[in-house]
Amino acid sequence: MALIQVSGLTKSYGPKQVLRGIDLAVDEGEIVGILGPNGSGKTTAVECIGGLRTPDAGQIAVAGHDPRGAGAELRELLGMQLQQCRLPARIKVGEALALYSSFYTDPRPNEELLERFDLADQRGTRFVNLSGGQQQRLSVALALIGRPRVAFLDELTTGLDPSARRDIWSYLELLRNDGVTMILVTHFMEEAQYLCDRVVILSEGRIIAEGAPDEVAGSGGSQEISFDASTDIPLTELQELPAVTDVSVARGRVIVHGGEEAPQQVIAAMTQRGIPTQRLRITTPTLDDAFLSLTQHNHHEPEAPEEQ
Ligand SMILES: Nc1ncnc2c1ncn2[C@@H]1O[C@H](COP(=O)(O)OP(=O)(O)OP(=O)(O)O)[C@@H](O)[C@H]1O
Repeated sequence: MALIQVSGLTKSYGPKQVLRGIDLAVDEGEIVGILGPNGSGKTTAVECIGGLRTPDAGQIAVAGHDPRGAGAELRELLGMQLQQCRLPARIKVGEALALYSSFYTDPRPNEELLERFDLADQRGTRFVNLSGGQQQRLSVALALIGRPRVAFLDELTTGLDPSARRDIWSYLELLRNDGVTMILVTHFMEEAQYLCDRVVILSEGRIIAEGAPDEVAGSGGSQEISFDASTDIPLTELQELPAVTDVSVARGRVIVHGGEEAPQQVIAAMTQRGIPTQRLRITTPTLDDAFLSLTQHNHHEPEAPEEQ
């Protein structure tokens, strides 16, 4: 049985339907990334799963509990970092940590978190006077203070410089080793590729792709095979290979696009004819490519109002 089980989740805000039937199962210890364009429903989905918003329909179970109206038992298991850290402007860093510690039976020591999230010098600083990156680090620290079994992290490294981002990644790696289950909302494909066992791509309130980051990367974009052009290249023959979608010649290079089998088929065809593929380069699709191609395919323009 999955630790998090969601089925048929729907949610509208007024007339606007934001989630249109989400099914998701997350196993204990898994790190799942929720990706999607702005406004695709990621935060709404995660906050419904965490019990902060009430869905219109569907079932949600987190460690066997319904998060709506969840009691203390479930609250102890969950850690939530929200997209906008909702803290009072004048609260000091040390006070916020002490306050959140008081919610849990076995909180992480505040000193450990101040150290880990590079906030030791800011313990007396009010929230409003922290930099964007410091506010962000504090919100991640607060999400993890109760040693959660399930952590929801929404855009956890947005606004952080590359070194702070890497520091947070390495901390999450430690939590992964402790078996913490995590749902991450992120716009950074590199982050998803680095941290996630599985990614889910949302578009317009539906899941349009799901799988290991490499699998999803391979499914959305195309392979590119390029090599130096010469007069003997059988362009028409290459174009007719089953996995090839297009062949072009630019700046003295032959450029072939196609599916997973395309590199193998192109190389075999060239070898059969005894033509060397000079300065051969094969570029496999990245998660970025797949994200763009999948979400653009799925994007439906809103219907234009009928003319009177
Ligand atoms: N409380 C709310 N009331 C009304 N509409 C809302 C509310 N919260 C979100 N929305 C709308 O629902 C849609 C989905 O929002 P949501 O924040 O879930 O998307 P998201 O994928 O997390 O977006 P982003 O990447 O921009 O953070 C958006 O059009 C947003 O304006």
